[in-house]
Amino acid sequence: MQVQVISSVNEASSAHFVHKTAIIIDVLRATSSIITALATGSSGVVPVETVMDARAAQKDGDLLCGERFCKKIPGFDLGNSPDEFLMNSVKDRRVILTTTNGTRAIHKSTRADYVLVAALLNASACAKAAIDLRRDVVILCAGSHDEFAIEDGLCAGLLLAKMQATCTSELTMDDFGLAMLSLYQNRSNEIKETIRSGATGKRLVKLGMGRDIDICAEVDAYSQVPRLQTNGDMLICSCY
Ligand SMILES: O=C(O)[C@H](CS(=O)(=O)O)OP(=O)(O)O
Repeated sequence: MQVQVISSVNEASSAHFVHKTAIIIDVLRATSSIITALATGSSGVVPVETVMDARAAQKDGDLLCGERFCKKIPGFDLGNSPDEFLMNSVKDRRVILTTTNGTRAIHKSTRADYVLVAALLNASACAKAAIDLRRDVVILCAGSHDEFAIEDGLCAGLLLAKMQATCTSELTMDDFGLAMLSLYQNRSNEIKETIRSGATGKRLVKLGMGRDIDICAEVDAYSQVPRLQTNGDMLICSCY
């Protein structure tokens, strides 16, 4: 099995994903929010790229969620915060989500045979799901504003470590994957500190959202692995 790791959304083209399993990572915070919403009972998360798309997708009972500049979009029900998804019940509600990087990354990967949503929160379960799907894997680190984000690299390294431990055939990775595996191996005892030292971590702390970092830094809090499906002309992340 071959694994390629892509450092940010801008570096990815749809051709990267053909015949592959895509794993999308946006630890701060989109994929952590999607996993939290589904683990706490949301009936599905619809990732959309723009505020206009979000409003157009909303049906009765849906929650409109998302951020711009890390803050809740005016008029929306919730932001892009796993803390908010824990504090406000999303049970049996569909979540329409638009974020700066994560939902864009998901849309970029739709040519893959399978698209899985990963964060530190579900790393072991996601690594196992990817192995079970028996395709070569492309891990897309969403990053922030078209640049690499250290928390996504850390999570990619953790996924690689778990995949290496589970895969019964030979697992090969590209050089960026090797670098992310080393990053994780060096920082596995300082995950929270490493995330807080990154640009998005600093931004969230400055905005008073440090609790989100603590929540997103939990490794293997959930066993749910959101998978992207097409529903008519709409994409939806759900667990099954
Ligand atoms: O809401 C977030 O944490 C980020 C904001 S930023 O663009 O990285 O500042 O968006 P996300 O799409 O979850 O990376």
